[in-house]
Amino acid sequence: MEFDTITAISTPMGEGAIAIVRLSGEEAIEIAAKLFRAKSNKRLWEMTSHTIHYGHIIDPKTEETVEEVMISLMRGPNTFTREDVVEINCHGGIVSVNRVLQLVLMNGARLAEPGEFTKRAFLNGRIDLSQAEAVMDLIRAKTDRAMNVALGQMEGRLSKLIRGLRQELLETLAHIEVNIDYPEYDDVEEMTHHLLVPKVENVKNEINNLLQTSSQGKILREGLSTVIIGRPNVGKSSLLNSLIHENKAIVTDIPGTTRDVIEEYVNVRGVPLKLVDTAGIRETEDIVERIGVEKSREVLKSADLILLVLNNNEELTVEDEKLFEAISGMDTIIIVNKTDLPTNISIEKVKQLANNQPVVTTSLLQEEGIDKLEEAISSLFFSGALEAGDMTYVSNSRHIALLNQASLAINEALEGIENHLPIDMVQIDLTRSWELLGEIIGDSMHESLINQLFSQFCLGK
Ligand SMILES: Nc1nc2c(c(=O)[nH]1)N(C=O)[C@@H](CNc1ccc(C(=O)N[C@@H](CCC(=O)O)C(=O)O)cc1)CN2
Ligand SMILES: Nc1nc2c(ncn2[C@@H]2O[C@H](COP(=O)(O)OP(=O)(O)OP(=O)(O)O)[C@@H](O)[C@H]2O)c(=O)[nH]1
Ligand SMILES: [Mg+2]
Repeated sequence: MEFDTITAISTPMGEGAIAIVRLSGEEAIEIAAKLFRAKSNKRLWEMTSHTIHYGHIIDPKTEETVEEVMISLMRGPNTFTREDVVEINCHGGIVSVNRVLQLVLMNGARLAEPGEFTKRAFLNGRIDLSQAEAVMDLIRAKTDRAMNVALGQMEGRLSKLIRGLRQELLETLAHIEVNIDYPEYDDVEEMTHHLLVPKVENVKNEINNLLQTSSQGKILREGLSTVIIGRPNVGKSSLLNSLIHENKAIVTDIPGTTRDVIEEYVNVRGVPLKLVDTAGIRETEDIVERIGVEKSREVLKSADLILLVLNNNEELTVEDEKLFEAISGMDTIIIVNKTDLPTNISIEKVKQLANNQPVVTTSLLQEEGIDKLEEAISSLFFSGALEAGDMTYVSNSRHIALLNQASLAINEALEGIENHLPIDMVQIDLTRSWELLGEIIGDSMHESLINQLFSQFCLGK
């Protein structure tokens, strides 16, 4: 049955003050009532909606008291799922909450699949698909900004934009369909040009604007892949340790200390970084070190940001210049480290090689310059001086793929108009674009796809 009563533990497994067993569905109140003895002696179904009650869970078979609880009663449709919802607040602890769950299962509820509560909120029309996906992003958010983006999407900010675009496409399609007679135009072709092209181009531009936010959105969710590179012994591992405020990577004065690639997540002024420390890149005979160097070259390819470390105490070498070459075209911050030692590097030359990318000087040993570096990282990322309020980042790869496809269909429509193709060809492309946008918010979606999406959620959500 599609809308049978489901249940799950909705709080994390482990010891805590309180744990919640949630029920949703037609029989939620009836099932909970079989197990609950309220202090007031009132039965659950007699109670007012959206109230909470103290009492005990009693095993109906043995009449034994199983738990001391508080029960929240929420009648549909004003609930998370739009169905009747009951939440049993147990003592936190794996045994107690599982006992209550078992009783609920034995008395007529079915264990929910991961994401099934949210899926019901979607199927019952309280939220659309992009809002449901945002619920998941919210739980996984690693920074305040990522959380704000998810909240915006959950409140329907992206949905609203998508609906607006679909509406415009629909109106354009209606124009074509009705084929209204415009006396100011001599023929149909002239009319389509003057009326359709601006409208379709407007939709195209708005889709492209949304797509432009996608790289930032994705970074907010997944972290900016940041790779620290440089010759051996310049202070790469020291840099990682400074940024994460922890002595995670081994630091010694022996060149070639770091052999493997080390990864750490860190939040620099709201920018989540996935920091990667690498083996110093140099020609080497040592097999182990050489494998490390090979790996360093590999991670370079997938980096969003490079932190190139140089040694202030030494002149630039051919190897340094090779590194500059290897990263040309990538977002880079150059760090001239060991400023506590005498300067032997030519800063002029560094600035020239840097080619307008920021250069920061540090003494990691004396903990100097880290502020400037953090500043450089955040200003690189938030260069558009973004306000937290108006962020409509598209960060979900499913959404990005659909927007790209919709954009292609729109381009085809425009080309069709340009090349004087029959108007029904243009109609097909516009309709396709309208459908693709619909998939973002979950209109016109296959059931199997919906199931697959929700199965990626947490149990109990
Ligand atoms: N105990 C508890 N806390 C929780 C949740 C929950 O399910 N249970 N939530 C789960 O994620 C989040 C809150 N999200 C919610 C979203 C919508 C509704 C809801 O009932 N919406 C109704 C309006 C209710 C009213 O008007 O009072 C609606 O939109 O119709 C409830 C919770 C976070 N905290
Ligand atoms: N004087 C001075 N020494 C530093 C500074 N930063 C790092 N060092 C020292 O330089 C040496 C190498 O530092 P690491 O961080 O291990 O260098 P690395 O680039 O990771 O080296 P490999 O892993 O071998 O490639 C250590 O002895 C550090 O203490 C600095 O700002 N000033
Ligand atoms: Mg190292």
